[in-house]
Amino acid sequence: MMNLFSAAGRACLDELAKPGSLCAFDFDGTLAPLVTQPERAYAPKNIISRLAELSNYAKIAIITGRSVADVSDRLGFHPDYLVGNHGLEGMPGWQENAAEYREMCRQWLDTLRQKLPEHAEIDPNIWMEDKTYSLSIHYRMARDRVGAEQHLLALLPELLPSARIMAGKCVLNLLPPDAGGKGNAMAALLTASQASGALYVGDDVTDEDVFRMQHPELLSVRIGHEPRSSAKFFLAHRLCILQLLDELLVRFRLANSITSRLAG
Ligand SMILES: O=P(O)(O)OC[C@H]1O[C@H](O[C@H]2O[C@H](CO)[C@@H](O)[C@H](O)[C@H]2O)[C@H](O)[C@@H](O)[C@@H]1O
Repeated sequence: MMNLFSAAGRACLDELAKPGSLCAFDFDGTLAPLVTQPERAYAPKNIISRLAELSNYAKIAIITGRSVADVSDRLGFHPDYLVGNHGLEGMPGWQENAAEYREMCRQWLDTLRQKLPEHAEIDPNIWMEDKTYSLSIHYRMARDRVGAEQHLLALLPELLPSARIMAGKCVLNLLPPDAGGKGNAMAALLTASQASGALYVGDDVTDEDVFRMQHPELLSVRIGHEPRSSAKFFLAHRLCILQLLDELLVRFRLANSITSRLAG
């Protein structure tokens, strides 16, 4: 993994700043700071204003674990693509499986509403976020996070219908077993947008789906250095996203003015 603000990283940013590029971002922990209560998360104005300007030059996508309805209220601008539920919601044709996924999710919720209180060792601060097509079980507020995660990981494989369990930051996400994840969503967006180059920035385990793609035209960037990550580059801290957006804007403005001058 290399720092994005290295010579190699900046050369990749130079390459990206061309007409027809796609810039995709995860939401929580990438655009929005992590907070204890998910309903309080939002993307700060200084990030949104930069993304809004960037959308004049590149296609913008948000690929999040949240539902589309939830995240769209927190963005303050309209990206070209908004994909929710870890890639399940918002892609072309996603409605085909929606009823099946909704029913699966309802069954997990019913079972867990019964089962969780039966496990006295499970902390009452663990709570479930119903996102209609997937479920998130949060344990950020648990007294013993490690113990809470272990108990949940022992319990969840018993669920019927069985779920794909994806760990995140103080959360276990339950998805339909055939769900493609963020990697599939990113691959579909690359096709739909016919992008010549693409950027993806994310911070979590679920974003590794995209980082693992190793697509030649994809510049993958992780928030925070993590040697086990498959991302090519990292940003030292979430706040560095501001510098990344500024560096992209400088390059896109320049590329745009050169193109306009050549056309004129
Ligand atoms: O793919 P993302 O956009 O990163 O969404 C992943 C999950 O984000 C939210 O949970 C996370 O952020 C919360 C607010 O900061 C935090 O309290 C929690 O511990 C994190 O896991 C969201 O609530 C989930 O639905 C998303 O799947």
